[in-house]
Amino acid sequence: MTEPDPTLRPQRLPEDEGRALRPQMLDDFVGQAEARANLRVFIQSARSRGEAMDHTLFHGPPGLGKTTLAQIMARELGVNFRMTSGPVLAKAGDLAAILTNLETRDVLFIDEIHRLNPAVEEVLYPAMEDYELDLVIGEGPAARTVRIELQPFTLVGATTRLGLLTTPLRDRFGIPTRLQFYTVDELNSIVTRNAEKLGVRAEPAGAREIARRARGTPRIAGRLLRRVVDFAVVEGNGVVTQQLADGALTRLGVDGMGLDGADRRYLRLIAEHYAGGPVGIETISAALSESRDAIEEVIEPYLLQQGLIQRTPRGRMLAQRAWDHLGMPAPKPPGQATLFD
Ligand SMILES: Nc1ncnc2c1ncn2[C@@H]1O[C@H](COP(=O)(O)OP(=O)(O)OP(=O)(O)O)[C@@H](O)[C@H]1O
Ligand SMILES: [Mg+2]
Repeated sequence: MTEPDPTLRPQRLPEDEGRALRPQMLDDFVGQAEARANLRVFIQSARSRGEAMDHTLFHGPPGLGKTTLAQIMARELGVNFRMTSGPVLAKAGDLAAILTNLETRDVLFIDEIHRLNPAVEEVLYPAMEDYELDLVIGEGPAARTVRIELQPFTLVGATTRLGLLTTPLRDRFGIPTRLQFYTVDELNSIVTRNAEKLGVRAEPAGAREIARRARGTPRIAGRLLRRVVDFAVVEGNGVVTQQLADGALTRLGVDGMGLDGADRRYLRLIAEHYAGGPVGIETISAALSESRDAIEEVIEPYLLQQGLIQRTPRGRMLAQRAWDHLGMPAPKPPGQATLFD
């Protein structure tokens, strides 16, 4: 069994860093129309009142633009952007140091906020609510608490796992925002724009082929474009045509629906070994040697959104569309066989 190609997965990779393709302002940001329209209002209101914008939580699968939107918020608000992440903040003091250094109305971005250590999370509650920090100084009977006033600030949290956030933390975000998978049209305009920024010629049908097969995810669209351009340069005349994109993507293991090897392994496992399910997530995880987290965060959201699988109380089940996609007949449900079978 070949390992799925990591460049086809939506998770972050070092090659994504330092690319100047990130949209800088809300107007350059394609898609997420509802979230964008709401953010525009909240940003404008905070600006005109001269107040810190309310704390905002972005949640959704990897690569849909959570970090990008957080950076855009700071830019649109005209404040500094400070960035850290849940796993990096080991001690309460680490967070306290960052909070006390914020300037008025700054945006503090905490990525993977579901992975905050509980002791650090405790510090966050009064900071978010009252812009206050309660620090314990000293130990044992001599310990005392000092209260430190903070500048008003905006916390922007991002998570791929909303379900793992504690309720008190979740409740302290005034603006919870779910990011959705992108439509083919939206990805098409992202691919077209990225091609322009990279100085690459992409025919409309070529850009569209990449958009159709980008798994609803701008990060994947960006990567597929770069890979297709490699093929276009080496095996074509540098122009991204539909034929070239199709050939390159097929060779990369991305099928007509944009599913990659890991997605198909998941579907085939349920089809071939569990007659279409239902089958429990732990069983799937063991059989695929993929962590439960990776399956729930990365593989399943897109398959669910595409109507390929269903989540039931007894486990995951293939939908008719998955059987069609795999080119396999769906087994007849028991009890529905007719006399003439
Ligand atoms: N709406 C968009 N328009 C154009 N490009 C986008 C858009 N959203 C995201 N991108 C691009 O996709 C890539 C991934 O975006 P980003 O890093 O913001 O995702 P994320 O949701 O923070 O992912 P993760 O959960 O892995 O942190 C970036 O290179 C970014 O430039
Ligand atoms: Mg991010």
